[in-house]
Amino acid sequence: MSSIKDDVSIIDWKVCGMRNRENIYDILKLSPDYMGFIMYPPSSRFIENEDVSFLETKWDVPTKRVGVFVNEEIETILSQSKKYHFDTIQLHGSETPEICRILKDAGYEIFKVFGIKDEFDFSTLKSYEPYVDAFLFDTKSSKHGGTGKTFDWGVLKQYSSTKPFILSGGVSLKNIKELTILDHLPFKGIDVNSKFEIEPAMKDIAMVTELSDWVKSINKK
Ligand SMILES: O=C(O)c1ccccc1NCC(=O)[C@H](O)[C@H](O)COP(=O)(O)O
Repeated sequence: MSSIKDDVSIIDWKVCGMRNRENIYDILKLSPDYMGFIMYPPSSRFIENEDVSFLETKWDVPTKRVGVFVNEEIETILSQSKKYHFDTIQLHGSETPEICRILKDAGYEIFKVFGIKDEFDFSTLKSYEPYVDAFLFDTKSSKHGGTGKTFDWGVLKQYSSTKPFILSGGVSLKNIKELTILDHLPFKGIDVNSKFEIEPAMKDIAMVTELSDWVKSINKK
């Protein structure tokens, strides 16, 4: 592949659904831009299903920590984000623009997620624009995320906002080759999860290394 976009060739990448200490430090060696932590108890990747007390200490690498929440109370989001030193808050439920505003005013980078099935009304995004740093599009599901399923990326051709967006939902080593369809859109990067897993919350280092090499090759152009 030559490049994803003609104008902007730098893409960010986020590895989501982490919680195992050794696995986290192995992935950090690959320098993803973001690492996501699931703060949603029903998820099989919920971080507090393991001892994650090591995350209560800041790390000295540039990878940003993302707390992923689903329809959580604002007070809980703020207290958990402080406890785990999150830089970014990813809102995966039906959170309102006002909730995004409050969290952004508290100093966090905000990713607001929207689930897409076969179609999406992009005018929904307008009222969120002032309060989010990026939109994240994932495959619509009652589980809210982490399904490993893709949606029709062609729907994004109708994207009309100037806000950057992140592509998520079943992103894999195989289908990243189809990202060329996102040319000329304000594409910020990709978010990967279950397609790189050995088991829930445990990533395959060889696969993530291959992804990291691919991102580096794209970003060099
Ligand atoms: O990963 C989860 O279990 C999860 C559960 C509930 C809300 C969000 C969740 N994940 C958030 C992510 O950012 C995932 O990377 C995204 O949903 C894509 O996952 P996948 O389809 O497995 O690549």
